Amino acid sequence: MKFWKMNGAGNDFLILNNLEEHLPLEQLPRIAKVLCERHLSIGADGLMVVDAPTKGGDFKMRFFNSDGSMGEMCGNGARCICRYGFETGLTGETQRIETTAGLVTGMRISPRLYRIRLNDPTTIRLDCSVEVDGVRYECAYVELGNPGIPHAVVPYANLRQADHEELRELGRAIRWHSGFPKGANVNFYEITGEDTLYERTFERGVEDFTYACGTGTGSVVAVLTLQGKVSGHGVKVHMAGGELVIDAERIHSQIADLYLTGPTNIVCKGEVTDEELSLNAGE
Ligand SMILES: N[C@H](CCC[C@H](N)C(=O)O)C(=O)O
Repeated sequence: MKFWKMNGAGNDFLILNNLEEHLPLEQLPRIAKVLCERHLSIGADGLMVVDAPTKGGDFKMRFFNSDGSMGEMCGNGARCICRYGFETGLTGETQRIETTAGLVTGMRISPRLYRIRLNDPTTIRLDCSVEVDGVRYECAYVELGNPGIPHAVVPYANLRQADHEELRELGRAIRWHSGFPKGANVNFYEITGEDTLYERTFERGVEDFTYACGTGTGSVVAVLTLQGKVSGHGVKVHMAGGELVIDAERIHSQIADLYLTGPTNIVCKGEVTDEELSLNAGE
């Protein structure tokens, strides 16, 4: 089974092409869980599977988190798979990807820089709050697409200086909070300059921080644009794995367009030989 390993600003993925591998769909969650396990297998934040389009796009993208759960969309993953499409000849310099959350269009800016139009916000609740261990945290809640990928947007002062373990415990508590029936990716952010943010995202389905989160940065900038705290044009979001840029077009009290631009890296192309996969293959 051939695979590519890519990352977008350090958010890393395995890509399998089911147009060639013809893997049974019901096995994909287990394949994701086995292959995304760091140390025991290849290791990644998620698995993306290319498949035939059914709604006029170039191809379908199925996304699975490293715990095997299905994600409605993945922004950095979509940027990486757009490059996969261009480099393999599946697409041209623009791409139309059918994701669970809806159609995502992409564009090759340069050999390693890709820009996608994120799914439209279908839910934006600006004035939420969650209580964790007796402390109330203001936050916003966003879903991008339909079905929407859920994000909590949480302001956090002195984020760079935050104790990693404490932040992880808080991220985990908010991720599982009863106020979020679908769960939520938890995006802690701090405004560090004009149209410049620092962000750390505790991801649903990874159950830990990732080096970057594309739909997370889009959700944070959508909220801050509506709140008038950023312009929405060329907003730079610094994360552990690099910089992502978000453009959010505001029309009255709506976000009309949300674009994510950032780097990609084709780390390796290989053959999966993981012997764990062959065990209990029939289960
Ligand atoms: N963990 C997310 C999916 C990946 C999102 C993130 N990696 C991105 O770049 O958008 C979820 O299950 O909701």
